[in-house]
Amino acid sequence: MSLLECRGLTRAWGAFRAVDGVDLTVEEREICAVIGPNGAGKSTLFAMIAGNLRKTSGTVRLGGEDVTALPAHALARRGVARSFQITAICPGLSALENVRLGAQAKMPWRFFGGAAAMRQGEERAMIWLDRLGLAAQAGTLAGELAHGDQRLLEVAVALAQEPRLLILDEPTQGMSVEETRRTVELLRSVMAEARTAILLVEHDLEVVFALAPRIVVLHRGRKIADGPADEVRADPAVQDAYLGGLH
Ligand SMILES: Nc1ncnc2c1ncn2[C@@H]1O[C@H](COP(=O)(O)OP(=O)(O)OP(=O)(O)O)[C@@H](O)[C@H]1O
Repeated sequence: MSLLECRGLTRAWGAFRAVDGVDLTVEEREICAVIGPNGAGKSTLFAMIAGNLRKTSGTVRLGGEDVTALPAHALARRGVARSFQITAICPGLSALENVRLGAQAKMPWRFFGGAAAMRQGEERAMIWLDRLGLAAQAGTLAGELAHGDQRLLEVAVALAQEPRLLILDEPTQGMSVEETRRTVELLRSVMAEARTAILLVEHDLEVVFALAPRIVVLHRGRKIADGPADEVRADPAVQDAYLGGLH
């Protein structure tokens, strides 16, 4: 049984199908990137999988359970975390506090406010900050971190929840070349250790090829390729869709 099984996922606005009959499976601990030209339907697909957008048709199963109709908060309780394209951290809290809240989200509710839970949450938060190269900024207000560090903090907050599936929206968006290089290095080592499956959407193909062994390609709402990165890269249909952009 796969961790995530999407069958025939479709989202239409009127007669226009932004996502059209997409099948997608993700195994436990697998890292899979979804790529495609602008408007291909990537964000729409991710929003449906994360429970942020109603499906016109199709089904989603998580660990065998039919979660098609569940909203995002119910999916979060089942271990689906999403790190947003748009910064979604609390700017007025320190980096440590942001990650601690993520770590404590995993704990039973009755322990949430206790001193022991705070301590345990802080310890776990420090581990994730360290893994993402942010230990020195633990006490800095999130809103005062550099853009690249804020994106890494979002990933730390999401991973601290120890999700079964992490949906990662453009982790290097808006980063400088140097920040992107550092982020790819950090994500590679974090992904190797984390026990989570990752669905990644990313425009920067260098980042995609550095991080994801498997790639799914969308074009005009349809899946046109799905397989190991090298095969997808060499696929003529993919090269056509990108007008030779993968050479
Ligand atoms: N609320 C909406 N109403 C109507 N059409 C929409 C809506 N949201 C998205 N679309 C259309 O659906 C198509 C797919 O959009 P989507 O944002 O999923 O693509 P994408 O692959 O994520 O694009 P990008 O790479 O530019 O972010 C686009 O043509 C877009 O204009």
